[in-house]
Amino acid sequence: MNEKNIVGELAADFVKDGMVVGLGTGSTVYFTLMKLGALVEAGLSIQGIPTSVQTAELAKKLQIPLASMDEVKKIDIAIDGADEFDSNLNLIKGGGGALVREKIVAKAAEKFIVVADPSKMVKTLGAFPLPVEVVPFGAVQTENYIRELQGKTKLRQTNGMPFQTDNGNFIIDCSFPSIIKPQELESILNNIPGVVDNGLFVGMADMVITIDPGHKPVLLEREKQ
Ligand SMILES: O=C(CO)[C@H](O)[C@H](O)COP(=O)(O)O
Repeated sequence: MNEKNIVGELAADFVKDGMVVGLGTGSTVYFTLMKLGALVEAGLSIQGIPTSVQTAELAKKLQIPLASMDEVKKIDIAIDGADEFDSNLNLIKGGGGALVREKIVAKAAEKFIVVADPSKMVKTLGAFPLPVEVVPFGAVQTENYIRELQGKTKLRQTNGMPFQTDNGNFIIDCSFPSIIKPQELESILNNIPGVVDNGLFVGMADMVITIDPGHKPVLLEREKQ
């Protein structure tokens, strides 16, 4: 089993009968979904809240019952991947372009569990370019404002066209030298007109599930404030 497979499956152990479960996006949480699909087939009863069209399609194939955010009173647990995590369990997310829905679901969840292979662990966030979702209207101007924050920016493209999120927006990937104050940068970016949200998830993760070089599971928990 590869690292993503191990950590992805481990997270499914936290899902109990009757729970409403936020279903993240990406190649690690894919393995959580596969495991949940097998558990549902064996009789587990859950409702999933998908964070992307891609995840909704996979969950439907696996016959995991789905609901929308507005149909549920609460989300018991959300499980998602990350592009980077630090020792405070702050994250960069959005490599797959689903950061807005992922943040909405993570925020609403009573417990937010991140599944990440050890390559995602960093001392300081920022080696992975920070995804920022912007509305298409005035995107060039929005990008200019972001650049004023000393970040290098790149409009994400697929096949020569701007990548479009499930919300119909664009993504600007931003390289900052290193992100010493993630909370500050998160709110500065979100104050720029045209920015919908960015991939900094600060103080949100309750647990990161990763593994050590010997492939033993490591569960990192956030200290209670
Ligand atoms: O934030 C995300 C998608 O928007 C993903 O969770 C993140 O990119 C990690 O993906 P993977 O597990 O494929 O490495």
